[in-house]
Amino acid sequence: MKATGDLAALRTAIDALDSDLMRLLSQRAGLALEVGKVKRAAGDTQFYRPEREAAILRRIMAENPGPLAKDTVAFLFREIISACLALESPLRVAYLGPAGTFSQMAAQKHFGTAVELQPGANIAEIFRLVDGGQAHFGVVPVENSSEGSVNQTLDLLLDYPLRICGEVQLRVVHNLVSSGAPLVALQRIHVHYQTRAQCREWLADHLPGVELVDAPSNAVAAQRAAADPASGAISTHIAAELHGLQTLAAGIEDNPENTTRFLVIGSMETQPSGADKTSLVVAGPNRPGSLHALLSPLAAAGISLTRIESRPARSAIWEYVFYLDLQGHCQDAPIAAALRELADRASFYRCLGAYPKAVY
Ligand SMILES: O=C(O)C(=O)C[C@]1(C(=O)O)C=C[C@@H](O)C=C1
Repeated sequence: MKATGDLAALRTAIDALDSDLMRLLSQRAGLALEVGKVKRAAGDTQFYRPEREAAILRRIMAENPGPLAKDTVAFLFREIISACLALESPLRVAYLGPAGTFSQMAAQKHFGTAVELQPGANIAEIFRLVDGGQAHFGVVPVENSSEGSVNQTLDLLLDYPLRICGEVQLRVVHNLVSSGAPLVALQRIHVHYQTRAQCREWLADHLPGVELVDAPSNAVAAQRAAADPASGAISTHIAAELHGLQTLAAGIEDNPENTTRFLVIGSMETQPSGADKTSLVVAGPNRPGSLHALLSPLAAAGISLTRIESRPARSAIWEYVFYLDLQGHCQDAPIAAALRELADRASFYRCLGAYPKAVY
């Protein structure tokens, strides 16, 4: 039916569509329950399938005729899949807490709101929770577009036998918040060191001379500002909401493209989704040309590296391991062949996982 300009008629048309949507959602949820039964009958405990979810979201975004934005459509379908998965089998996901951090926002962006979220006190605890089976998956920050790597995450990836099952990219928007005091009345600002680095210029321009107090997370910064009327905090909008704070200035990060990349860690192997990344850690003998020799099988096979990062090897001083991210899935035949050659040349080689590229 074509809606007319008449409000009552438009609402009648919306009601009819909502009923259709409800019926379709209910049918979809029923099918997901069936999928769960089929998996159980086959002894398959892998209810969460990152590659399938990524493929669904990519297809839906490509089919989107508008006027809804691509990201909005992805968000809506993310929630539908999240709810369907919860019917099959509930998922527990650990993130770097407390409540209100960017890690929580990343976990929700990736898994939707139907999972049980469990805050961990630090990055090492997230790895422990997942490794010990208290959480099915964990979400940890790995790099920021302005500040670079989160070294602790890189080191822990080597310490635990876990796999990278997915990645999440989150635009990091920092807000200056307080419990009511205006900007000019603020005597101190609680801020996490990474956030402080990302807002350096804004702080120098707008709050020169105001004391900056280190906080262990953006969420704790908000909690501290809530407890002291003369304090402000730089925090996430969810932490501000959680602690009843007001936003004095929004989007104060110096780089408007400021983005943090998070990894989803777990113990499953993710299958190819059609647009994937593979992450490796490698080391070569300490002699000239060693890194070049390690990488040349990738170059010869035309495989693109999206990231290379070195870290001290910890086994000997002035020796390094290299973290590589490459485009494609380690099960793709040309990549598998190139990786076998790379592994033959390496003194140390470990594949950390292959997983779908962040969808939105
Ligand atoms: O296709 C599956 O394997 C499902 O379990 C269904 C479904 C979905 O709702 O589409 C749910 C959870 C999985 O992570 C992927 C997809």
